[in-house]
Parts: sequence; structure tokens; C-alpha cells
Amino acid sequence: MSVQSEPAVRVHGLTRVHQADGEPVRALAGVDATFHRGTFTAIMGPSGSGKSTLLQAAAGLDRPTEGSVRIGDTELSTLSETKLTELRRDRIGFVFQAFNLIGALTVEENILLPLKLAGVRPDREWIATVVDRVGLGQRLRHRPSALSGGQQQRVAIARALAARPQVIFCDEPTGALDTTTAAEVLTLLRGIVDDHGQTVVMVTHDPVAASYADRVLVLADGHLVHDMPQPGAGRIAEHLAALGRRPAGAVR
Ligand SMILES: Nc1ncnc2c1ncn2[C@@H]1O[C@H](COP(=O)(O)OP(=O)(O)OP(=O)(O)O)[C@@H](O)[C@H]1O
Repeated sequence: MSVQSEPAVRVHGLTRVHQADGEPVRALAGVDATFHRGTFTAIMGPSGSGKSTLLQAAAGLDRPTEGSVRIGDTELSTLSETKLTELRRDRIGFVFQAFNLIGALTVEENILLPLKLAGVRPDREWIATVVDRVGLGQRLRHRPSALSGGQQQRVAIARALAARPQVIFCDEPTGALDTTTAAEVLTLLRGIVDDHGQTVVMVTHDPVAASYADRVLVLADGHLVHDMPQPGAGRIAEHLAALGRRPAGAVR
């Protein structure tokens, strides 16, 4: 089996009902999706369509109301909170819109922090590869406040990669960046998929950001309404615009 045909993450029948002021809100209504190893997927859809809820459930940050999530061969619903925390730590990387770096620590300390907290000895060769890849070799002793937004996001990506996770989940990783800097960060994500066989799943509102992915999933009202090979930013924007014009209740 080639690396790309192996599932890194599978969600099946994924349903999540939140309670808001005592009223149920169905954020996800039975989503099925498989994310193969060595692929880059963008998750898109209108505001409130369930993108972040899908990402959080797939990453084991939130437990679904119904349905299953598998990371590799591990079914998350069978895990205790402790085991789930270990799985997130060892097998999953996260990158958020707000870089979430620790201001009092240097770049290097930020990158190594998750390993340190886990009591895991860093693989120095891999860390050197990661630092080189994100282009921050000259900035390791700097504090995050001395870096640009794009550089800070690159530190966050290096931190996410440090434990060599099976999958990296990104929630609007370029949402706080200008166009040029966003392109650098997206090129970096593309590179870690192509050159290191990483798996990246990224929520984004931006059709240009999604055009760096191999595949685009589109959610609407908690349903998966499109699952397509990445068709280019123009076509992605057309699909999103068409969603705004579809009749109420239609899911395709
Ligand atoms: N903790 C929560 N409590 C109650 N309702 C929630 C909660 N989290 C999400 N929701 C609701 O679930 C639905 C899906 O939210 P979600 O944040 O997944 O959408 P999204 O597509 O990521 O939106 P956005 O693009 O605006 O970030 C929305 O109606 C939202 O209000």
C-alpha cells in the first residue's frame, strides 16, 4: 500500500449537537470523510457550517455526540481522557490563527515546549530539519515579540512538527496574516506534505489558501456538500458563492 492510500484520519457519521441557551444546535449532521497520509485537505464553508467543530472532533479536542473518529487505527471514543491527551500530544499537531506562542520563552524553547512537557527527549536531527525547513535558524534565541506575524506562525508550525505527528490540524492558519506572508506559510505547509509525507487538514475561508491543498471539502449546515480535488481558487470561490444561492434545505 502506498503511503498516500493509508488513512491518517477517518470520521464516520460524525454528529455534534451543542446546547445553546438550552436549545440543541446541530453543528455536524453525520459527516463521513477520510484523510489519507501525505495529503493536504482544505475544509471550507460558510460561517457556522461546522468547520471548526469538525476539526476539533477529528483532532480529539471535542467528543462527538455520535459517530466515530479514527487516528490511524485508534478509535478515539474507546480512549480515556488520559489516553486521549497522550494521543493528541504524540500523534497530532495543531496550528491556530492566533499563534499561541509563549512570550517569555525563546523561539527554540517554544518549539521544544510540547516535548519538554511530555518528558520526551527531542530528536535533534529532526528538530534541525524542522528549524531549517521553517527558515528560523538565525532566530532561535529571539522572543516571539521580536518576530513578524509570518515568522511567529512558522514557529507555531515548527512546534506542531516537533513530535513528528501523524497529522497536523490547522484552523485558519493564515487568518491573521497579509497576503504575501500567508503565501509563505502555505508554501511551507505544502512543502511539509510533499517533502516529509505529513498529513495536513486545514480550515480556511480563503479560496486562495485552499488552492494550496490537494482536495477541498465544503460544509454547509453541518453536512458535507462537496468533496473535490482542488479545482483552483476561482472555481472554489464559485462553489462557495453558489452555496449562498442554493434553495433552503438543499445540500448539493
Ligand atoms: N460551544 C458551542 N456551544 C453552542 N453552539 C456552538 C458551540 N460551538 C459551535 N456552536 C454552533 O455550531 C455551529 C457550527 O459552529 P462552527 O464554529 O463549527 O462553525 P464554523 O464553520 O467553524 O464557523 P466560522 O467560520 O464562523 O468559524 C454554529 O451554529 C455555532 O454557533
